[in-house]
Amino acid sequence: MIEVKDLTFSYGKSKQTLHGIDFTVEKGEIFGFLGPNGSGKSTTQKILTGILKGHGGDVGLFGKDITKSYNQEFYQNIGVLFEYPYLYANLSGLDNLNYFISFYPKEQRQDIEVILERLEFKKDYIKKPVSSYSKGMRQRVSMARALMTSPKLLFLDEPTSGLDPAGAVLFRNIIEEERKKGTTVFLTTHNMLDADLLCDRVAFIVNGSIAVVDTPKNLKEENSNQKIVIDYMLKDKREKKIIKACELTQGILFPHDEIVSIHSQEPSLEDVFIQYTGRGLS
Ligand SMILES: Nc1ncnc2c1ncn2[C@@H]1O[C@H](COP(=O)(O)OP(=O)(O)OP(=O)(O)O)[C@@H](O)[C@H]1O
Repeated sequence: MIEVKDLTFSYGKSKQTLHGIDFTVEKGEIFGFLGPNGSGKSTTQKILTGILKGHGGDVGLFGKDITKSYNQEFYQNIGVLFEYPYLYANLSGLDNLNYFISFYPKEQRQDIEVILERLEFKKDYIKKPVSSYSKGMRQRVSMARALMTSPKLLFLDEPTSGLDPAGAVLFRNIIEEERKKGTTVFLTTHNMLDADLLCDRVAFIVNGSIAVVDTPKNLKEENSNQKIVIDYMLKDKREKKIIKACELTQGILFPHDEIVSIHSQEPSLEDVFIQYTGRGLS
């Protein structure tokens, strides 16, 4: 669905932002693109969506070179949720969406009110100006904009940003439903929980280069220190011991009255990211 080979990009002569990155995204996959601020995530997404022109290397979307596919059909096949919602503040959410959908053929247009309902948008605000909306409400309108034409490929830049925990769960469920329909999702995020729960594979990008591409599960397993944490009671006191996973086959040999819990000391995806890049995500 997406093939990127030796992608380079510079803003002006002196500042090279992307240093020859390679990755592919399969049809129906949720692919996470993760990196700290300024690492080149938005630049890459802007190139893939045809907003930024003048890259080096090869970018193929839907099996075609992107520089030869900037046409109406290309834009009809993609849906984009931008990091900063581009909405007309004086218009209502409904009017914004009616305006954006008017650029698409009638047979592709979905029922906007049904999509807003799926996104649990507060009905009484639907005709009020966007300027009166909370961050979460704007994010719902932006997501509706990305979904309302049933795109084959969805670009989501920080989809759960500004949402409360229930809103984030709702958005994750909707992204999962899109995958079940066969939609491919390119997810740009800082949010490690979103990446871990949703993505089939993730790429870590740092300073315009890709550090690694793999499944979240493989990344965590390969970077696991194979340790087991045992919580136990001894003489009415709660204690904790960390042992090597292989030692568990010999049984629990240290003194204890009762075992409270045994669990593996798995690194989080953020721990793995720091191991690869030496940096956190913000
Ligand atoms: N319009 C621009 N002109 C010049 N430099 C830019 C421009 N946009 C981005 N950059 C620079 O390119 C680099 C990559 O920026 P980009 O926005 O792609 O990073 P990002 O990973 O999306 O960051 P964030 O997580 O903050 O959104 C940064 O050093 C940034 O300052």
